[in-house]
Amino acid sequence: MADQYTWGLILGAVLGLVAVYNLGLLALYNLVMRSKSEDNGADSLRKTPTTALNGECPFDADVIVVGAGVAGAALANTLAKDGRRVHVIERDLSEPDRIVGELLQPGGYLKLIELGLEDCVEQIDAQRVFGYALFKDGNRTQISYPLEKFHSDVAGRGFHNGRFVQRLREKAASLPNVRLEQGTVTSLLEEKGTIKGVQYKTKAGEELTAYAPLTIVCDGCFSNLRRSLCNPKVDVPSCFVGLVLENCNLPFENHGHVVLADPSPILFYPISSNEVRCLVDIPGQKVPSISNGEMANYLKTVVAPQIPREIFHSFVAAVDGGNIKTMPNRSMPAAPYPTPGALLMGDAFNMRHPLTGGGMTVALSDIVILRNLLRHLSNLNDAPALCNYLESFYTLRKPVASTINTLAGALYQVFSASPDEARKEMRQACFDYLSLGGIFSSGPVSLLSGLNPRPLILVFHFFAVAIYGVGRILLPFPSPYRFWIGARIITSASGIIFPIMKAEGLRQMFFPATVPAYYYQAPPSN
Ligand SMILES: Cc1cc2nc3c(=O)[nH]c(=O)nc-3n(C[C@H](O)[C@H](O)[C@H](O)COP(=O)(O)OP(=O)(O)OC[C@H]3O[C@@H](n4cnc5c(N)ncnc54)[C@H](O)[C@@H]3O)c2cc1C
Repeated sequence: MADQYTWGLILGAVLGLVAVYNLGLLALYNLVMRSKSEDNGADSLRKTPTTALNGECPFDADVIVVGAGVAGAALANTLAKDGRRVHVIERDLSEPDRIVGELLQPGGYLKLIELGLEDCVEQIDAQRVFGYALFKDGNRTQISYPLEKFHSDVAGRGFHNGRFVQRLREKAASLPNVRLEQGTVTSLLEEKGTIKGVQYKTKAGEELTAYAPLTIVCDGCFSNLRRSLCNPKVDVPSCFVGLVLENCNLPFENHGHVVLADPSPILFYPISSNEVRCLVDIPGQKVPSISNGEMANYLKTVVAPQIPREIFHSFVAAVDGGNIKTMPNRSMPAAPYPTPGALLMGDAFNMRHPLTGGGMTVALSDIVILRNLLRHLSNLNDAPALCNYLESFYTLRKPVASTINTLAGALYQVFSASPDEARKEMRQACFDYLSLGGIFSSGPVSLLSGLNPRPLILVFHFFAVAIYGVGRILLPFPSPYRFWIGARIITSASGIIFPIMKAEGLRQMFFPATVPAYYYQAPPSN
């Protein structure tokens, strides 16, 4: 009986979705038209030069890469392997110790394989991750990544970010055509609207300039250099508080754990054979003070009672250990000013809420797209052709990057607690929908994992969850109040997802082939 009931709901959900989809297409058409007119207006935002330079530019390298984090170091490897001379300038070459970029989704691992960098997750005690476990109000459900059709090696990886970054850097530095130098880039050198290189300060304090036909800025989420290359609209919806739990067994081995807590989600995942990363989300930009003990008190009194009982003691021990770090969670849609001679990559270019651990996957996917484009262009001094390729890159990356970005923003809102009845229902519907298994869990998790990040599949599952939530409310005894809540679930779902997709750029996300830059791929040069 229970099964028939569930399937009845699902059938209703699918039929409802077809109707919603038709309406959605109409709405999309209007929004696409609006985003088109916004695209046309982007030129007026172009900024004035950062630094004027007179005379000829002697080119030291084919490409300058600013920053050797995940994006910069992977990019340097990739371009150098294609024969480019790459000059990487990194502010601090010592091993980073951060709470970011510690779970690489399987889709990101596939990109590492495409780039020939999969060995960089070896010898760092990285842990395989096969899916997620979700916890809500004492209930739990397991969601596996759909990995059946991939090689047995393909899975997520949890690791220390610094160890992974050092492996990428070492690998890049071992290539004869890479020059990896410690230094801080202070400005971009511009001449007649074209970026010709960078000005930087070496470790010894010397001010130097470096020139190349292409400068790729990968200076991360706090980027100082992005301002002249894009229109940065940074939002900080929340902060993560990071702890490390030692020698603790997670309830679901080799899985990420997401607790749908109040006020917002708590994450756990393995980062080595004896360490588990815990990230506690705190909405807003202010967190309790660590120094005066407010943070420890908050973690023990508000957070600890909500976490799975199996890891309660390890969590409290980690709080008592005192190694607590915080980091703002930023999101920023990509809004580049196409600039000859320069490109942004990684978090400098585009950010999303880290709830879904999508940042490294987007960065690696972008690198694959750029590498494939630039392979057609042997001479980077061919400025018009290079410019066309860079504009193509902005369009070609959109379907994958925007799907991962939109999912992260939408899921963060759905997974956070809310006093609003419709939002509460949506949150419960999401948990129950994912618990159904089959396509209802594999579809959404294939988006999240980067294994199949497609915009239409995202919209389909998002509204299927909403319609499932409406069905749960209306059956078996609909009432006017329940109809009202049902309607509010749909409007609330639309209110969550459409603004994020609009900011991502609906036209490039859903119809990239209608954007002229999609076809800007100059014929191969000699
Ligand atoms: C709390 C949190 C948790 C996250 N968790 C995950 C996760 O689990 N999985 C995931 O995929 N993503 C995660 N992310 C996102 C992920 O960390 C980023 O997408 C990824 O690190 C971006 O790499 P990047 O190379 O662009 O930036 P970074 O890794 O930050 O590298 C930037 C580099 O540039 C250098 N630099 C900066 N300025 C200069 C300068 N002026 N000159 C020279 N060098 C400079 C820095 O020293 C640094 O090495 C998380 C983000 C946050 C905030």
